[in-house]
Amino acid sequence: MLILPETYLARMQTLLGDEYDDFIQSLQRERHYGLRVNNLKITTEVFENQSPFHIEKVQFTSNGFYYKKEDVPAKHPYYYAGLYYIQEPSAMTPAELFPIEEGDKVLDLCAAPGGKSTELGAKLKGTGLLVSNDISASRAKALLKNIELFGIGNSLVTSESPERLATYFSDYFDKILVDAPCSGEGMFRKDPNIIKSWQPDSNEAYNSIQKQILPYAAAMLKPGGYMLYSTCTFAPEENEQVIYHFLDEHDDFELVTLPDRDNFSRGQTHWAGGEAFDMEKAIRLWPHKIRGEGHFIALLHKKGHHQEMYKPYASKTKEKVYEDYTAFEKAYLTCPFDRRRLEVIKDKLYYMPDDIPSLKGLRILRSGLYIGELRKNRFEPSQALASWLKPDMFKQITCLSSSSEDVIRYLKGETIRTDGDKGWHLVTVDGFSLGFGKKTNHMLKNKFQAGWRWM
Ligand SMILES: C[S@@+](CC[C@H](N)C(=O)[O-])C[C@H]1O[C@@H](n2cnc3c(N)ncnc32)[C@H](O)[C@@H]1O
Repeated sequence: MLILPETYLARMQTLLGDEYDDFIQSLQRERHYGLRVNNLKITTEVFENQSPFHIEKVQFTSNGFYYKKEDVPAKHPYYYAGLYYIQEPSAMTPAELFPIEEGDKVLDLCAAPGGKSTELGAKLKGTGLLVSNDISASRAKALLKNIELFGIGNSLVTSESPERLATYFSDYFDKILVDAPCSGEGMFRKDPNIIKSWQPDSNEAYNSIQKQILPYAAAMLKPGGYMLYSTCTFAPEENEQVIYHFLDEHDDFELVTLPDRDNFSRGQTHWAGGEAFDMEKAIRLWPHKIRGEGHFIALLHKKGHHQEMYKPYASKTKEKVYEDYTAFEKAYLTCPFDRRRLEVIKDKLYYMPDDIPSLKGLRILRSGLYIGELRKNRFEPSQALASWLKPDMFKQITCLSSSSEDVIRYLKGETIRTDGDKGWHLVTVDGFSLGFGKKTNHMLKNKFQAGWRWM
C-alpha cells in the first residue's frame, strides 16, 4: 500500500476531478515491467519469436515489451549481449515519438543512465552523431556503459553543464532531447524512495531548473531543428508551465502536435498559466489510462533553415603509431576502419565521428568508438569494440549457447575451452556478440571487461 503525501494528493484531486479515484486505484496495483529491444542488434520480430521471457507487446511503442516479474531479464546472457534495455514502458515513449532520421546530429542533454539515448542511437543506425550528456559524472559512467553495450559507435559521451556544452555546439544539432530532471511523481509506484524525497516545494524547485536548462538546449539547436521535452512527473509546474514560459520567451519556437496513440491523453492549456499556446499538442500519459507509470512529452520546432557546412574528420595520427592495430585488423577483421577517422589519444585508439567541432576543454568520457589499447608491441581490443562488432565482421568466433554453462562461466570471467585457431576470438551467445577471448593451447583466456561481469 503506497502512502502518498497529503499535499500531493490534494493537488492531484483538484487536477483530475472525476478521474481521481481511477488514478489512485491504479497506483495501488502492481507496477509494469518493461524491456525495449535494441534494433541495432536484433529485429523486434526475431526477438519476439526467440525471447526466453513471457513477453507481451507494449502497444504504444514499436519495440517495447512487458515481461513478468519472475523473468528477471537482467540475469540473462542476452542482457550482456545488449539485446534490450530494461525500461518502464511509458519512459519508452519520448524516444519512440521523436522523429529521428538517419544522418541526424542528436543531443540527449540529460541522458544518464541512457534509457532514451540507447533508443536514439539505435534509430540513427550507425549514421550521424549522438551526443549523450549528463551533468553528473557518476551517472555519466553508467550512461557510457549502456551506450557501449548497445553497440553505438557514432557517439560522444560527455559530462557537462548545459551552459558549458552550449559554448561548443552553437546551432549544431538537428534534434535535441531534454528529458529533464523532475520531481518524479510518475515513479512513485516503481521506486517508493522517490516519495520520501518529494516535498511540497519540489515542483517549484524543478520548475526553475527546467527553465534554466531549456534556453541552452535551444541555443544548440539548428534553425529548422526539433527539441523534445519530457518529464516523468504530473505537476503542471514542471510540464505545461515550463513549455509555456519557454515559448513566451522564444518566439523562434513553435509547438508541434504529437500523434495520438492508444489511450494517450493531451496536455492541458488551462494548466499552463496562459492561453497563448495550445498545450493539447503535447502528450500526457497517465497510469490509470495506459499500462505504464506516466510521462509528459512536448515537441518544439525551431523556425527557420540552416545551411550545412559539413567537415569530415581529419585524423592527426600517423598510421605508423598504430601498426600493431593494423596487424590485428588484417588478421581478424573482415572490414577495415577508414584511416581518416582513426585517432590515437593517450595510447588508446578511437574511431572518431565526422563533422564535430573542437572538443578541447570539454569533460569527455568517450569520443567515438573506443577500438582498443596500444600496449608494448601489441594491440588489445576493447569491450566496446566487441559489443559494436556484428559476428560476421570477425574471423574467429567461439559460439556459445544461452543454455550452456560455459556462457555463464565466460560472463563470470572464467577460462573456457574452445576449438579453432590460436589468437583472438569473438565470443557470441546464440549468434550475438558478447566479448573477446584469447586462445592459447585449448583454453580461451577471458577478456570480458571486469566491470561488466556476471555477479
Ligand atoms: C530524468 S533523468 C534522465 C533519465 C534518462 N534520460 C534516461 O532515460 O535514462 C534526468 C537527468 O538529468 C540530470 N541533470 C540534473 N540536473 C541537470 C542539469 N542542470 N543539466 C543537465 N542534466 C541535469 C540528472 O543527473 C539526471 O541523470
